[in-house]
Amino acid sequence: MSRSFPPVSLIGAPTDIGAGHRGARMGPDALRIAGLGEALAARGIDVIDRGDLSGPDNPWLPPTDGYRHLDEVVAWNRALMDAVGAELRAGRLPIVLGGDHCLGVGSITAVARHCRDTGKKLRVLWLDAHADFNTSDVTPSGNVHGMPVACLCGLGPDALVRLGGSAPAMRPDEIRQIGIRSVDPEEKRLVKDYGLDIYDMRYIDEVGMKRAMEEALEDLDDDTHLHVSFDVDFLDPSIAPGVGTTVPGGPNYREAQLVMEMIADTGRMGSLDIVELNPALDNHNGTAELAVDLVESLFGKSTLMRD
Ligand SMILES: NC(=[NH2+])NCCC[C@H](N)C(=O)O
Ligand SMILES: [Mn+2]
Ligand SMILES: [Mn+2]
Repeated sequence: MSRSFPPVSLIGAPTDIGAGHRGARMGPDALRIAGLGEALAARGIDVIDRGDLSGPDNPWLPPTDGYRHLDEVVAWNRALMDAVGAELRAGRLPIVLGGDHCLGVGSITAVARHCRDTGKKLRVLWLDAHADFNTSDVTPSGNVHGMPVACLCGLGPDALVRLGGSAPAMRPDEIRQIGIRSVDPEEKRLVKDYGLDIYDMRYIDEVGMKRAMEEALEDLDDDTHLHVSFDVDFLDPSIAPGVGTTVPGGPNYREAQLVMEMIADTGRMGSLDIVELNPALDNHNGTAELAVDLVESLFGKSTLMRD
């Protein structure tokens, strides 16, 4: 089942501006060192590395009005939104090398706008241990990497909610979350109010990853743009220690491979974010290497029996 992919552009966003631990800013280089570009090129994909975006430094201040570093978060996301939008308009598939998950706001705002402009349907697949649906009122940390999904759905500071001009960037029914196992108490209420479609680990334990993914990928059309937001802490920490906010009880290696292979089989992936990789907490770049291995599967690498 070999499939052809559009040309790919790598966009580095070296920042930990929305995170609580230092180090995610080194994610882009760790992914490059683990051979991401070469691995995709070896699959016959046209790959250009656009290098790294630049943005403000992380001042590591405590929260003000419920947010840490909101202005800096906005600046990074604006730069990323522009870069992702330019690649999509050029007919290329952007891969964002994060950076922490606050970057989901800029990336997905650009993707959603592109879908509106081209008459495509949007489906976001959010692979994560966390729902990332906090607001300034309920966040336990003030870290904006715990808020991007809420911002995209219209809940959050104006500067992020209206990053792309109109709001909300996305409707709650356009996203499916897989692998969730850590939701803060007040965040739970918000997630229920907004009706988010969450395939949490309890559900995956009960029905299995295959069925959960079949449901999450249900009714994709030929004109659906599938955006994959891959927070590396989605994976069980025993195989992926190099992240700032580990939560035990995540998908194992085989389950994660199946997720990627099933996404590849849809043939609909049009953009990808790889976020929250923290090389300062990693073991010999092993988590970056695992991420590259999984991304190869996302781009159609399969076992001998199915190629
Ligand atoms: N993208 C992430 N790793 N998010 C972790 C969020 C953790 C916690 N729920 C918070 O809001 O602070
Ligand atoms: Mn996340
Ligand atoms: Mn997470």
